[in-house]
Amino acid sequence: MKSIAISANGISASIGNRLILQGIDLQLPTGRWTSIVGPNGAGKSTLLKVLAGLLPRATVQGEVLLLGRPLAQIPARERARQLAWLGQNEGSADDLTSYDVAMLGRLPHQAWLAPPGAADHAAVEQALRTTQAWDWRHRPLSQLSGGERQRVLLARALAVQAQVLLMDEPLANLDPPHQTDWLHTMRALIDAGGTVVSVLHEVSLALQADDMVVMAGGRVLHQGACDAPATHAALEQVFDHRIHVRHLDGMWMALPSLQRKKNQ
Ligand SMILES: Nc1ncnc2c1ncn2[C@@H]1O[C@H](COP(=O)(O)OP(=O)(O)OP(=O)(O)O)[C@@H](O)[C@H]1O
Repeated sequence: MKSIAISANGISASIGNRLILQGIDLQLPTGRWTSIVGPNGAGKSTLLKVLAGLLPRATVQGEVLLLGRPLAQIPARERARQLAWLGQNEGSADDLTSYDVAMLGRLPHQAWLAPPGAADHAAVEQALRTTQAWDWRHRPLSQLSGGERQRVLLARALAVQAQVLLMDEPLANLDPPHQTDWLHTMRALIDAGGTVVSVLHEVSLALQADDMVVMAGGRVLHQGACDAPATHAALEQVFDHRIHVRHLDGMWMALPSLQRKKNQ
């Protein structure tokens, strides 16, 4: 039987008096990479926040289980060791050096007010080297370009060495070579037994995951393998047939549909 990293049962979520997510049931298996896609405003980021336990409890109905335990009952430090998070447009302490920002990912592993130990320094170095941010480890975050900054924040998430990694738009500002590096990093995490869930707008890159969740209007329309015809049909449908999924060079890719709409 597949073990489940995250299970979401009967999730609904509201912000103010607006219902943003409704009737969501999801089982995300361990050791796999799931990408969440859908049009703007579909509820992808909100769902990811619910899975990470980041929305106020009063706004969410239903239950999320992390590695078989109710998320809400896992003590915060333990949860932070098991689940790493990279948010969209994340603020961080801009005055800190890149090294110190990545070290924030080790906080859940450190005793209260204790200095970082050898394992913490090793994890930070490995993470910064993985995202090729090691060379600017002494520079403050505020002096980095958007893509450089994103690679430091990704290193912070990797430094946690959590079993489950949730990422919202991790490729924001990354140039193509670093997007490719990111794909390899995700594959290495999966090969080592980790679980990755990422919200992605780049549909072709999202198709390189193992599984895909397709959302629209605050609901999950489809969950399936990235190489399954039913997943490709759901993708084309949710994007109003403005993209086509094609097999090119051994990969599934989403190409823009350049035919004009009939009444244009
Ligand atoms: N703080 C908020 N207050 C009111 N409405 C919100 C708030 N945050 C999100 N929403 C609304 O909830 C809906 C879902 O937003 P969400 O950010 O989850 O969508 P998304 O699929 O991630 O979108 P995008 O692809 O544009 O990033 C949107 O209609 C958005 O306007």
